[in-house]
Amino acid sequence: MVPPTMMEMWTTMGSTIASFMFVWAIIRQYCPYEVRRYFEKYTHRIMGFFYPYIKISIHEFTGDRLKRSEAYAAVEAYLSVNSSKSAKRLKAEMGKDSSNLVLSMDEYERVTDEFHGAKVWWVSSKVVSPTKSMSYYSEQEKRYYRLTFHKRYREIITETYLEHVVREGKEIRVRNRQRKLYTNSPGYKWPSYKQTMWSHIVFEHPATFETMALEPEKKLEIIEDLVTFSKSKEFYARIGKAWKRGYLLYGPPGTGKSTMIAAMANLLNYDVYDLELTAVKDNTELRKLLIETTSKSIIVIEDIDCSLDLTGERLIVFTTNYVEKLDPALIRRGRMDKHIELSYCSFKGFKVLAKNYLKVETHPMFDTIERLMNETKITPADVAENLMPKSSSDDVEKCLSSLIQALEEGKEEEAKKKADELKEDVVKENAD
Ligand SMILES: Nc1ncnc2c1ncn2[C@@H]1O[C@H](COP(=O)(O)OP(=O)(O)OP(=O)(O)O)[C@@H](O)[C@H]1O
Ligand SMILES: [Mg+2]
Repeated sequence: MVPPTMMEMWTTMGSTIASFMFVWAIIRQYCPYEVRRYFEKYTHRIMGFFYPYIKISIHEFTGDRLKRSEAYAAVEAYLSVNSSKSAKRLKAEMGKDSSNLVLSMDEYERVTDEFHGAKVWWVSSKVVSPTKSMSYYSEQEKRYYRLTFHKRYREIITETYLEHVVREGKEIRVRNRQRKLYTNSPGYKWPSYKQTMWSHIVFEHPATFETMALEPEKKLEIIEDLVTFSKSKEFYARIGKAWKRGYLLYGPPGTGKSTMIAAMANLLNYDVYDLELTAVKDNTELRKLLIETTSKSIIVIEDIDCSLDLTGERLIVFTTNYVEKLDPALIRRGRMDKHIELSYCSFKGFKVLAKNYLKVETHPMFDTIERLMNETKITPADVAENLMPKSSSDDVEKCLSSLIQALEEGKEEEAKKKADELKEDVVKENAD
């Protein structure tokens, strides 16, 4: 079923309405007000009977015209996904971040959607109106989407469907947006017209939890923690706490702290703010920087000698190599809610890396590697470095041998260190 257009209506009922209009014109001219009211009421009813559809328009710009309507953007995103399957004429435009083409319905294209049995029609359209500005005369296009549905679905459409469209549209926008890596790079003098204190580049880091060398249980626990946080807007509001969560990642160099931050950002679709504290002049500047961070972001601080006040959907991740040197007041829960230790590579961790780097899940050389890994410590960074082919002739055996060699060297070095320490102790004891 397609809603009749004005044109179709006129052809099928043209004469009826024409007669009606004629009668109405006479009534308007000769009848007293009360009678006119009476007729007016019935005219609407009769029109409603012939054309029982409701239309809702969502305009691109509203109010002061400067800001694009959020509802329009959400509908656009919703329809870009739902209409590209059914619409025949689509328009492709560069996305806002000019990285990929975004498809949307072309002007005057009509698509249908169905929601709990209610059928609706969306049309993308525009009105061109002349505008007069101070210095020139131009034409302005006002784009809008129009939703049409049968009046018997009024309730479900206005109360549930529209909310569903906006919610899905917003989610699609979040998923599609290109994420950014912000830095408050030191030494850069901001031009006075520039309002923001952060500079940014596109955030493109391939790290995921899947590719991280980490105990599977630990991985799951962290993922669950992150996902719970990102879905807890209502919970935080109820308990009256700012919607933020502090993580402390600690461990020796090369154990994956920075990699994990990238994996977190990729998992939650957040932006990353890399806060370089040494570049911050004073508290006022720090506050200003933090106020300028957007929601859905991770703020990363490598030097953690400060406490921060923030609200909104943010993760704050602190990293350190020396957790034992930190002031306990600084790392108490509330400031840093979750402490995650990243440590030397386990055999399970090695297997993840072997799968990523060499595409092998088992190999006869794994036994030797497992034994050596139990005897000596190696960081995931060192494992990764050894598994990386150094020339085109390097095959799986070559890479695994290189790792075995590194493990054996590490083992020897540790043994030597221990022997030296022992010797020192003996010398000291003798001196006492
Ligand atoms: N757990 C891990 N899983 C997978 N790759 C890892 C892991 N840890 C380290 N790597 C590899 O080693 C490199 C260095 O790791 P990363 O920069 O994350 O270490 P870090 O803990 O941040 O070190 P630092 O304390 O020096 O900042 C990464 O680019 C990655 O390739
Ligand atoms: Mg790091």
